[in-house]
Amino acid sequence: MEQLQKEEEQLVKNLVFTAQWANPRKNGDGYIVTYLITSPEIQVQSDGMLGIKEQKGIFVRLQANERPDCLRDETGAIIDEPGHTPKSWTISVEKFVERFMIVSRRNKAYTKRDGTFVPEAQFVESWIEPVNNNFLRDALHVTQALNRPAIPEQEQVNQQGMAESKINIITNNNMKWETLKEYKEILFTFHEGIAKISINRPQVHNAFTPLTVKEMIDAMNICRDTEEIGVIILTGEGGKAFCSGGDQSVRGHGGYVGEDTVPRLNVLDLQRQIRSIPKPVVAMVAGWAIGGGHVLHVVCDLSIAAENARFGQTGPNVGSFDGGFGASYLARVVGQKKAREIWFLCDQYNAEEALDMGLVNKVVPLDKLEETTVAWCKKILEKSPLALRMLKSSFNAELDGQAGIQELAGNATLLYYLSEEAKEGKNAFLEKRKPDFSKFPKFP
Ligand SMILES: CC(C)(COP(=O)(O)OP(=O)(O)OC[C@H]1O[C@@H](n2cnc3c(N)ncnc32)[C@H](O)[C@@H]1OP(=O)(O)O)[C@@H](O)C(=O)NCCC(=O)NCCSC(=O)c1cc(O)c2ccccc2c1O
Repeated sequence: MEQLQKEEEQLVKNLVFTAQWANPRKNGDGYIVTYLITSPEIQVQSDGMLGIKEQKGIFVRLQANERPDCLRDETGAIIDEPGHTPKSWTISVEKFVERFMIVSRRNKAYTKRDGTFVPEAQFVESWIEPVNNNFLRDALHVTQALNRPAIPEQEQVNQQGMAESKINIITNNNMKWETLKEYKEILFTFHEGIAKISINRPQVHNAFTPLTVKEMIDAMNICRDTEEIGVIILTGEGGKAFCSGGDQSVRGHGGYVGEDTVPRLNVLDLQRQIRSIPKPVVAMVAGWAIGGGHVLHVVCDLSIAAENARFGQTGPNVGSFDGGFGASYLARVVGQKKAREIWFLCDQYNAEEALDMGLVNKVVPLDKLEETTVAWCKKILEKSPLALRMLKSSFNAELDGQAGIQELAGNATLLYYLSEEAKEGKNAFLEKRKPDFSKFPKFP
């Protein structure tokens, strides 16, 4: 075992790799196999269609496989396809790197300590996924190995002041958050079924630019498509602000302006996405939640606030207003009179006041904020995902007009598609016959 570990470490050091998250339903295919090292060659083992036989190793996937339901060896011959019997073959490390990309599951296969990569002991266990779990297949896209630096160059300092490789793990309050994808203005991490999207511009109290919002939208799309993510936390880095709204320094003529010079109000797209994503979104608010940042927490399903949280709208002070969810949904949450007070006076409210008016669900000390939020998320994760999905769209339907009804109805269609009755319709069409719906009950 020790020898194997040493060889793995050596191999990982030699191999040049990096990993990044993408939406593989759009662009990812390939297969996950495990390998055992028989240095200087690698024995690749596959047992057909994602079945993982070996309990140790690194997952690899074939890049640019033109036939996504098969796995090929370095000569291009098919070595694994549906129904195929288990097989193993040996290739050189060199060929292996050329042909495959190393996948560290959610970027977590190895942790860098004292300059070397150390396999995560606990992680090995969790590599063993049920065959029908699409997560590994669907959630990882790994960049071409050879073109990347051997060791990720960017380093990140966690709250304990320890430098860690960004590509691996960020530790907050002893909780390990795995980086899912690297962005410029947000952090996107994962911990036991929970994704965390965190605005990372603490120098401006996490004010957002068009790029911040674009990145958040991208991360939300990944959250939507990734089966293993059940709840999403929205927050801001630094402990002093959740978000202070649109970055006034990039506010231009008709919107907020990014590198492409196009003025945008794309936070409105993000608001709709938070409402319509069929998974609970929890705002974790420390410090300022102001202006467009306040609206962001308002549109989240739940808000948990630290004692240092401060809430308010500033629009009429700075020449702006949000008459969409920022007004109408706020009024549904705190009542018409209070919502008008918030907007007309632009006062700031502390966490207790926010709790009293039903603007947040809970207030906790700052050092308990993440722990409490994660505990709430874990409770939610124990619940039926379909029931949660239906409930979220039902809450929305009442308020969101035709768009809300569309969301709820879409879920009804999803459920219907799962039924034998709906499948009979599809099958009859494909089999060019008349559908026989007579066997299905006509409920009273
Ligand atoms: C949040 C504050 C009350 C905090 O005050 P405090 O005194 O604690 O901190 P500072 O003011 O010194 O801030 C530190 C530092 O951060 C910079 N900063 C803070 N907020 C922003 C911001 N929003 N944009 C740019 N920079 C910001 C600040 O300048 C300081 O930097 P230094 O370099 O000077 O040190 C207070 O900061 C505050 O009031 N902030 C502004 C809040 C605000 O008005 N936000 C914008 C509201 S409008 C909006 O968000 C909005 C956006 C949209 O995209 C919309 C789209 C569609 C409809 C409506 C929209 C909308 O209303």
